[in-house]
Amino acid sequence: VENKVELLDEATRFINEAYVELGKENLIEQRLAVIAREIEEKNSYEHTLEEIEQGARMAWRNNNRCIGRLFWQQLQIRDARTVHTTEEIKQTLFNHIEEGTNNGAIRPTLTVFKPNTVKIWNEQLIRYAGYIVDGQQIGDPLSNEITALCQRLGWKSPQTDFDVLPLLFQKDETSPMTMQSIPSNLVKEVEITHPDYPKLAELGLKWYAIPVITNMRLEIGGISYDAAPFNGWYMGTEIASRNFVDEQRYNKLDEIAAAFDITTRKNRDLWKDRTLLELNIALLQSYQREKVQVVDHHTAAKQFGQFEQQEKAQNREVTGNWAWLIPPMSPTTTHIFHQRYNNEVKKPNFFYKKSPFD
Ligand code: HEM
Ligand SMILES: N/C(=N/c1cccc(CO[C@@H]2CCNC2)c1)c1cccs1
Repeated sequence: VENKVELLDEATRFINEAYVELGKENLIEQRLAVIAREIEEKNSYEHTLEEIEQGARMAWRNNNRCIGRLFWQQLQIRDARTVHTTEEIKQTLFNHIEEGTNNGAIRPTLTVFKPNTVKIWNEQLIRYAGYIVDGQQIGDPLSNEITALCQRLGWKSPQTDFDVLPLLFQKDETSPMTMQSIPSNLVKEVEITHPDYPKLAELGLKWYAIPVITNMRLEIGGISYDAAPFNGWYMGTEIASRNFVDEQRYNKLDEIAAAFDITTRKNRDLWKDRTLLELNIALLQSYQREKVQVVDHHTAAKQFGQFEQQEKAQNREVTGNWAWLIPPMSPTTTHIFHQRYNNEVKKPNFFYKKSPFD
């Protein structure tokens, strides 16, 4: 936010809405008086933990692109606003991975650091490296830039398709970089196999259990938490219909088709569709085999429908981004495809940050 007036306006909107939902409308006036004084004095104000918990849950509930919002009230918040040393930051991030993974029974979790302190350069806490070796892409192309930086900082790796990147962060904007490998026992991964096609296992495909987003900022009542890593669990299509097969990602559709003995000659054989179908089945079954939480896109769409009903009962309009909410596989078999959504952006919410590389 630009100025004191705007900040107080954002704070007022947030406190009014949050305190009504918390059943504390009688405390609004007094709380706003305190916040107004703080803003007058310090050009900012500090949230209570309860305000951050409610604010982060509202931000998830408000995000138009998220199909998983039914569980917004169960988001676990970890308060890391007093965490400042690189050692504490490292431990806090490791603990987030451990507590979020929970041996596969994934718990939606968000860790909040003090504004204008920690700067995380990773896009997700767990992500595979990307390299171009002899003109050939290895690993995840989205990681090529951060991988090169890690290598410049001395990172050594076996240069496989699935090397987990180290954490790369600064304790604040002016501090030196800390690069720290994640203990492998904290990184739960799933080998992707198909019960009917043993050749798939020979491709050696695997993916990590928990997506922890670190390249978005959490805005609550005019305050921006630039370091607020959050995780949920995956919807199977994210990995099997995008990460493994997009040309700008692992680009493995042809190899995977061959593993399923599917010939790739004629479009109208729909070989791509059959390959994606079997790969999505393999993904879901592999995660279930390892007891790692994952949701199929049909169940996810039904849960989103329940979320819509729940919100209607609370007299809140569900906003959404249709193009993002429809799953990339069989979208027309979900109610979402046949409905329209208001894409208005409500706050609190999550927003993209400018990349640290820009
Ligand atoms: C609990 C299980 C969850 C599932 C299955 C889920 C599913 C998804 C999916 C499939 C997307 C689209 C991602 C893409 O296409 O790249 C998405 C977007 C998003 N989700 Fe959820 N989500 C879950 C939990 C959460 C949680 C806990 C938060 C934050 C507290 C969250 C915040 C978001 C945000 C901010 C986006 C938009 C990302 C962007 O704009 O790039 N989600 N979610
Ligand atoms: N399942 C998930 N999927 C995503 C949610 C948000 C962002 C992303 C990654 O988005 C990238 C940018 C656009 N597509 C890939 C994936 C979750 C991650 C953290 C909580 S739930």
